[in-house]
Amino acid sequence: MTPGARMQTAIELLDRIIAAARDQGAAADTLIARGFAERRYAGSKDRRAIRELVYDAIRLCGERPATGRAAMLALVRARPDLAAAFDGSPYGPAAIDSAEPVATAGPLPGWLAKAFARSGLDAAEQAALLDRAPLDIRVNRLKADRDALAADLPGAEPIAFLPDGLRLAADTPAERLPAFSEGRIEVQDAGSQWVALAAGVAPGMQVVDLCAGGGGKTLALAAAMANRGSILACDIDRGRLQRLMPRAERAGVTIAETLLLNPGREAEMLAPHAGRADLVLVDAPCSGTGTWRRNPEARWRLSPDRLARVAGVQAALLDVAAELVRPGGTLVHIVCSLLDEEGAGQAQAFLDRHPGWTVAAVPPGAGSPRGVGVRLTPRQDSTDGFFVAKMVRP
Ligand SMILES: C[S@@+](CC[C@H](N)C(=O)[O-])C[C@H]1O[C@@H](n2cnc3c(N)ncnc32)[C@H](O)[C@@H]1O
Repeated sequence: MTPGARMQTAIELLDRIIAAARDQGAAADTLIARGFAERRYAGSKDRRAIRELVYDAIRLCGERPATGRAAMLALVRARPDLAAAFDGSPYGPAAIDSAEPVATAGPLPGWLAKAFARSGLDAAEQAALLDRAPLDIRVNRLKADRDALAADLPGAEPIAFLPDGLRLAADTPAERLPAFSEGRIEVQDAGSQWVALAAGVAPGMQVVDLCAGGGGKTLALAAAMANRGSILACDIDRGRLQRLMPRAERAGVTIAETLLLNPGREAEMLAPHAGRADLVLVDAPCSGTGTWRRNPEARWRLSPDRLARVAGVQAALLDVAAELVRPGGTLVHIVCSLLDEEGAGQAQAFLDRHPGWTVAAVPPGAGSPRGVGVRLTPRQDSTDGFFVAKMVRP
């Protein structure tokens, strides 16, 4: 493909990504993969170049741009060498007109920059949210040993605060390694591994993973429990939950079972489990501000209303979870967000609503204290951003 054709493709993909962000549609990665499937003529070098253009434009524009072309023109302002691709050729974009609209560059929409500042995150922390994420894996201790595995993976580095974590070279095709198909490794960000570990499960416990999704944390908990005890993995999303059991099988996890919940009927459906769990994990749906390194277009999806809605769901889920915890048992609140509205503020609000509940310490190792819990940030911890707090039932 010519530079012009690559640029035009990037602009068309950006148009779809912008529309999907506005309408809560598919993620950028999915849309890019679909776009390439429609353009079989694009070779691997073309795809890499187009992908880079798209993500560079997404990272550059904090506010959702009006069009892909406006976003790309903002990128041209930052990198004038790209202007030559606007060549007006049959497959390329029209020549640049100096009067046409250009998207605003800047890391974040203004309202979010203020929300981060209120949550104690300065400009450097905010900028680090858009860094490129490293590739981390969790070695499944039910089937493998980290040191032995590291010796087989060139460039693999142990992650200091994780007993089972390895950081791989960013271009490692982790999911194509035999160790992946054999269930000896899972691709999992170091922060995600750490908050699962910080939950403090032990073999033999009865655990409820209330927002289990595809089971990333469920599998980590099961490994930490030496596959002894039980984990009830719940979610309202059938598609996600259906991915859990095949993963559990691959990982040799036998203690997990799934329960598909109906939204609004969670408490009723979980009533048979009330007051019995040693530990309930609420890895709550959230704004995902901590994962922007992987999907930077997510900041185009967020609005003050949406943030308020998701915080309301978190509060409701914590209340549902509280009923499941046995006296003396633990409720763990996790969000992959850095905003206090979802993290420290949410945990404190739970304690205010539930007199008698106390706070349990999150073990040291990573993150910094934030309110009643601990927060990990991309800048300080080189992980996705997370908040975790542990509350104990009287
Ligand atoms: C952060 S994701 C969970 C990720 C998962 N624990 C993991 O480690 O891979 C949040 C999950 O909450 C689920 N969810 C949203 N509303 C829910 C509800 N009312 N009850 C249970 N799960 C819910 C979503 O479907 C989503 O899978």
